[in-house]
This record gives sequence, C-alpha cells and structure tokens, in this order.
Amino acid sequence: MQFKSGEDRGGDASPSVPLHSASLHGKGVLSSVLSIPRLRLGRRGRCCVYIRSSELTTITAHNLTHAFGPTEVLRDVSLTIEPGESVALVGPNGAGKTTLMRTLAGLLDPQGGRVELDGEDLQHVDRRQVARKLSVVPQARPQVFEFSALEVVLMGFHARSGRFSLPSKDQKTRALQAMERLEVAHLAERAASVLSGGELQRVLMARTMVTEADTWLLDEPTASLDLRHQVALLDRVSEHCAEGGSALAVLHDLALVDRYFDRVVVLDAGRAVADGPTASTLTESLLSEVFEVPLRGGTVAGRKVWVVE
Ligand SMILES: Nc1ncnc2c1ncn2[C@@H]1O[C@H](COP(=O)(O)OP(=O)(O)OP(=O)(O)O)[C@@H](O)[C@H]1O
Repeated sequence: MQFKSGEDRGGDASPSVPLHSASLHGKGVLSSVLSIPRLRLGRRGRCCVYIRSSELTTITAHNLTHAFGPTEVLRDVSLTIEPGESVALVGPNGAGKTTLMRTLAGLLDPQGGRVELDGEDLQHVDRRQVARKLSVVPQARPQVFEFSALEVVLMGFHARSGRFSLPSKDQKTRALQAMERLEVAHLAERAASVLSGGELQRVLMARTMVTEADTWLLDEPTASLDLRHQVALLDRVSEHCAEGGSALAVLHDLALVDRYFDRVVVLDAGRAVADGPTASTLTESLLSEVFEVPLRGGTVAGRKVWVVE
C-alpha cells in the first residue's frame, strides 16, 4: 500500500531480525579482532566490535521538511544512524523531535526529503519489513488498553510471526524475560489500561526488546521512570548498541544524555543545529542559546551535570 507524501499513518511501528554481532568488553581484545570489518570504541573504555552484515540497519534522513498547516516543524533535517550508534535527540518543547521520530519510523510521510532504510526509500519498504528493522517506543500512550501487559509485549513478535498467530511457548518465555529485565513481569496479567505511566513505559520497552529490531526509536523513554528504572532502561539501550544495534532517543535530561549517548543531535525550531560527539557538542553556549536559559556545565563524581545559572 502506498501513502501520499505528508500523510499520517498513525499507529506505531514494531519489530525483528537476529543480530549477527559480537561485543567484547575490556582491554586486550583489539589485536584479536582487527580483521573484523567494523570496530567501535565506546565511551567509558568499552570496546565493541561487530560485524557489518546486510542484517544490521542504517537509517538515513535526507533533507526532511514537514509543516502542520502554516507551521514549519522540520526544516531540512538530515542525519544518519549507523549500527552500533547510540544517539540522543535533544531540544526544547515543540522543536519537532516527535515529528522527526515519527517520520523516521515511517508513521508520518515527510513533505520534503526522504528517509532511507538500508539505502531504500522508506515509503517503498513493506511495513512488515520496516517493523523487523525498526522498533518504536512512542511518547503518547498507544491504544493497548484492551490487552494485558504480557499481550502488549507479545505484540513485539508480530513482525515475524504475523498479527493473528498464537504466541509460542518460547515467545512467552522471552517476553517474560524481557519484562523481568525491566521489573514488570509481576504485572504480566494486569490490563494495560490500569498500568501507571512508568509501568506502561517499561512494558513498551520490553515489547521493543523482544522485537530484535536493529534500530530503536525511543521517544522520551525515561519520561515517567524513577531514577533506578531510568538507569535500568538506558543500560539496556547501551547493551543493545554494544551488540551492534542502534538507538535514537529523545531525552530532556542532559546528564543522562552525557552518560549514555555517544552522539547527540540538537533540534531547535525544526532545524538540526548540532550533531556530534556528546561531550564536545553539548556546550554551555549552545545549550543556553537553544533552551533560552543560562546553563552552566560542571562535574560531580566524574559525571557531567548541568545547572541553570
Ligand atoms: N498533528 C499535528 N497537527 C498540528 N500540529 C502538530 C501536530 N503534531 C505536532 N504538531 C506541532 O508541531 C510542533 C512540534 O511538535 P513535536 O511533538 O514534534 O515537538 P517535540 O519537540 O517533540 O516537543 P516536546 O518536547 O514537547 O515533546 C509543535 O508545535 C506541535 O504543536
């Protein structure tokens, strides 16, 4: 099915493809792996090595533009997210972050420019194929209310096994394991409609985890989470990227951005005004200008913190 440019598909993408990757941690592994085609040295000294195969996804946005009525929301936005990259998307309210995420997911067709998934125009890629490569944790509560929490997580398998097939025992086990990982397994039988905001957010993240999609598009995935669960969720994102997957995540907490993301894209009034390594890109002057408050950066216990002057 083809959609017209600018058409909003609604809904959210989901799930799957096994990774052919290897991740190695610590020193002493370099010499043994130099023949492997892709090598990424993560932050905090982590060494991740992965094999670039056709099954690892690269997503590229070329000169995206979009307007809602007279309001231009995306203006000539270009970016590429390659396997292994963890990228944070930051910017003020209304900057266009969710619109960009939805466009990258193929849920909203851009009015100008295009999104490519592994070199193919996203508009021409079968939705199920998209769902095998990209998984979305949306900002808004999706329509999952008539389902139990476990059933929501099991939806992560739809891209591979089909929407109407019954979940296998193995799929249920894997769904529960992902839920345990995010401490929501005890809520498996509870209706999604009664979950708290933070519980639902972790259930939706568990759904993304079971998809095995290479690229995770996470729109404020920590917005409703307490500190412990923020750390647990972002640790999982880091592991995913260390295994050769990739993530683009909208975050407002700049300390978390600094701690967990190698690269940051700053969106301001629909334009990508900065894109680069987190430590060198997030400067006091840039952030103060974009957020229109005087910000000072400092270090506490070896971690970057930002305070309003
Ligand atoms: N469907 C729509 N119809 C009309 N305007 C829209 C629509 N979706 C978004 N907008 C407008 O586009 C602008 C960008 O919205 P978007 O949700 O992308 O911002 P954001 O950067 O994610 O903001 P926040 O940090 O508040 O989540 C906003 O001004 C919003 O009101």
